[in-house]
Amino acid sequence: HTLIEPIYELSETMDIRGQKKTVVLAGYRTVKRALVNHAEEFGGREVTPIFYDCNKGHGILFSNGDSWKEMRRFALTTLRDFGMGNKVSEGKIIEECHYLMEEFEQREGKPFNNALTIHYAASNVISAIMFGKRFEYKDPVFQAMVERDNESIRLIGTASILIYNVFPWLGPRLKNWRVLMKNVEANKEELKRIIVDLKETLNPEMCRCFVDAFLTRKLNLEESEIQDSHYHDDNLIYSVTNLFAAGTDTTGNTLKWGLLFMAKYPHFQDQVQEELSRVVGSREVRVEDRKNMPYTDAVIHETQRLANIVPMAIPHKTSRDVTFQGFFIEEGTTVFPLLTSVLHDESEWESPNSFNPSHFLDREGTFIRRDAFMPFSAGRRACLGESLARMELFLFFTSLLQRFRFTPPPGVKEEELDLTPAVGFILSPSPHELCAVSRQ
Ligand code: HEM
Repeated sequence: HTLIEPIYELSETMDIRGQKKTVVLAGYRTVKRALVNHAEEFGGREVTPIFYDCNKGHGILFSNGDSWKEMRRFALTTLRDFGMGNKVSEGKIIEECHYLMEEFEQREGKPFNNALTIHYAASNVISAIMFGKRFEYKDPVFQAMVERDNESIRLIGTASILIYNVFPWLGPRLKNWRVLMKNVEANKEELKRIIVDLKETLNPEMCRCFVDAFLTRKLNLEESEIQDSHYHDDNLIYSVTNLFAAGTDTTGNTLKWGLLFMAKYPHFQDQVQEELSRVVGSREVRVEDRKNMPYTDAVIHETQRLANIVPMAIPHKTSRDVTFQGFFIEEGTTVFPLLTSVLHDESEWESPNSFNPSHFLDREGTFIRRDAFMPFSAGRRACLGESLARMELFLFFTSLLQRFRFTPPPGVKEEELDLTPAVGFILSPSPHELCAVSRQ
């Protein structure tokens, strides 16, 4: 009520029918045709007012043009150099699994909310690549950073911020906007401190992490007196904030959904644990085990499909005029590729709204890829952390299930576990408690 009233008053002087033309892409075929077959035309990013406030047009997620192209290319190659998708990140993730399991072990099978611990673990994997170090889960500065990111991502999906995107002059009047701006500034300051420390000990001959590689590239360009390079402080700070946020909440929430599904559907958990015992036994799980674990792989894919954590992707924008499926769409039109409509497309999935790992298995139990599996989106703007995220999900999920049995708290029945997502820009499970009962 308090929110609606002032808007109504203020809007009397302006046209409130909506100022921006928007196209919503729905269903697997349409989304794929647009993002893949017309990758260039549908590959711009719509930088809504809130995303502009948080990034000022820099970084990777909410930028366009040559700066975006250069930052995306640099991030992809540098993340790969520092381990994304290879043995180096496998080692870092396995190390983090141990810390995560230790934390769960300390709960001695009693009910607890695993959300923050899981986010710390996911955050440490990307931190190791970005800064060359992990943080202690009890480190208050690290805790505050992760919690601020969590809160910001939730706030971006709230009604008042969505309204702010239409009426940006409301900004400072909205509490959620003020909290968001405070969080963004605080995290920027924290990351700047980390970057200053790395700068002081930088050895361009021996880069330790993403930040070192960026600083070295910047130095080299300055020495060659190249003007107007995209390697400036703003692009560094916003690329780092983007990767830190994009790499934490997404993987963390998917893992939380996975454990919740296992507690709710114990017969699926039985089958994952049976496969783990048969293929891995009691030794450490490795990425190469995945090809021998089709059932577990299917369960992880099904978790991503049903959890559908980025339901509207991140808004796109047409980069030029395009005629698509008989419609003329002008350059600069906002485009929402509804990933939810792809992941739950009734013409693609046998049981779109229920947890069913068979979506990814053939009659013989062999893993099968499905084209409509698109949680990382597709085309020019597709997630650049996909290979890291997939490795994290497999190693964290299997290591946890090898060590623990996940159950509802005593007195709570499986069917009482609530799968209603908490609304936010990313869909996370509603706050809940589970028990992690040691199997050893
Ligand atoms: C389960 C985990 C993840 C999911 C489901 C996910 C999903 C997505 C989605 C749907 C997009 C938007 C694509 C579009 O606009 O069409 C995206 C973009 C992006 N993701 Fe991820 N992501 C995950 C993990 C990660 C990780 C671990 C990183 C960092 C290493 C990352 C970095 C990014 C970046 C930088 C973009 C922006 C790409 C651009 O605008 O060019 N993501 N992701």
